[in-house]
Amino acid sequence: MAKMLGARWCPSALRSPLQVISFPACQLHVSRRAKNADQKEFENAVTQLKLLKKDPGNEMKLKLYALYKQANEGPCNIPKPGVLNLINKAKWDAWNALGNLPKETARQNYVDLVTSLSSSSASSSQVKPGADKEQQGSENVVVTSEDGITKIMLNRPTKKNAITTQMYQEIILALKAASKDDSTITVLTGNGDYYCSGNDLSNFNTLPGEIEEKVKSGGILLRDFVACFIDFPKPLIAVVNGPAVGISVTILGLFDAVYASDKATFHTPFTHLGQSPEGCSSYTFPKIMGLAKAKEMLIFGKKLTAGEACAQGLVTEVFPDSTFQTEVWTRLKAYSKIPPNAGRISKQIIRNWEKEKLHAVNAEEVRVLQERWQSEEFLNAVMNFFSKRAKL
Ligand SMILES: CCCC/C=C/CC(=O)SCCNC(=O)CCNC(=O)[C@H](O)C(C)(C)COP(=O)(O)OP(=O)(O)OC[C@H]1O[C@@H](n2cnc3c(N)ncnc32)[C@H](O)[C@@H]1OP(=O)(O)O
Repeated sequence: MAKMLGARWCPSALRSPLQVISFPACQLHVSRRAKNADQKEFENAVTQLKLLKKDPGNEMKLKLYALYKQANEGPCNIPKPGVLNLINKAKWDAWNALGNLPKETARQNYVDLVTSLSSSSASSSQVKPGADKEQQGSENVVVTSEDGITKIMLNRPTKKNAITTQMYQEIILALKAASKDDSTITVLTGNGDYYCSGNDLSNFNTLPGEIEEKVKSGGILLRDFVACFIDFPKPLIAVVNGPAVGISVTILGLFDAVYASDKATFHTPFTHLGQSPEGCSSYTFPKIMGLAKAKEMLIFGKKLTAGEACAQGLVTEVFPDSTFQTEVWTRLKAYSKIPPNAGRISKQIIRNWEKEKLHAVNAEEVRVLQERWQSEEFLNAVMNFFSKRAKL
């Protein structure tokens, strides 16, 4: 890692920048200029922040950093760092975006933000009565099973259903449970205006350890997640209720039917993110839509409308958004009446011809991605995404 980034990087930047965006709270000497009442609240907030159980994520850290600096020093008063100085540039952008926000307001906003983080961290750490580790799903992955259909719904609409590391694990658990329950078919869909905006780009921040360890565990998580879709024994249907990005698109090649609203779009911006194809799409997409169309999506990041995705074979059928849910669920209820064993066996005989190949493709895609995750192209792309997000 050090070799690849060259000597110009300071040691702290040799880890993923997502990890080293921090704020000088631990060396904090709250400004003598702060009024007593505010100063006490402000100091308490800084202490509270250090006690947070859950990492608030990159974009929140940038917001907190900016408010902390504004509260103590006023408008951004340091020169803009160079483009390659990724960490400090993202922090400078966040602080500078506050403009002339008064110190008192910044201080109050800081206290409010920390208070909200502390209360949400406290509630999420409470063990819900009757919860146990085998319970499927969570607030972000809602699993229901009725009428012979097990539905797995991505339920993080404020973040366009971006998939966190925990959600990957919950989807794996939900699929494993669905493969054994008494349902005939399984459905994956999204809640809100998006189907899914793909991998949560702050995931590397939540994976434990240094960059090498993060890359290793990220690769294992991705490989196991995709393997679940390769091995899933029952008919698996995607109900694409809105735009789909990244991994939520690439794994569609492993589904048995894909029904889309005409509001849905299909986007695989891998090269723009310094990444490479995953979800077995480097094999399934050329097979489904032909080499040229597959390369347009996977190399050049061409975004498809639902109609285009259907014409290229990625989507089975498109429905008007106004009648989408009614029409699709009527059809799925009819499908769920097929004899379950015949449905399962028919799905498996089709999948088994390629299962070994698909696992080999998955392993190679993960190997390549693990190299990409350590590249400057990837780090720059993710920092760029969050520094844009940091605009308050
Ligand atoms: C370990 C396994 C790795 C598996 C690897 C998989 C590869 C991939 O999946 S690559 C694709 C990754 N996804 C993206 O690059 C999409 C990033 N998001 C966007 O480009 C836009 O958010 C999007 C076009 C989806 C929607 O744009 P808008 O309609 O303008 O909404 P906002 O951008 O304001 O989004 C609302 C809110 O959600 C947050 N968000 C959305 N997508 C993601 C994401 N993928 N990761 C993290 N956060 C995401 C966005 O930051 C906004 O948050 P707030 O600013 O806090 O409101």
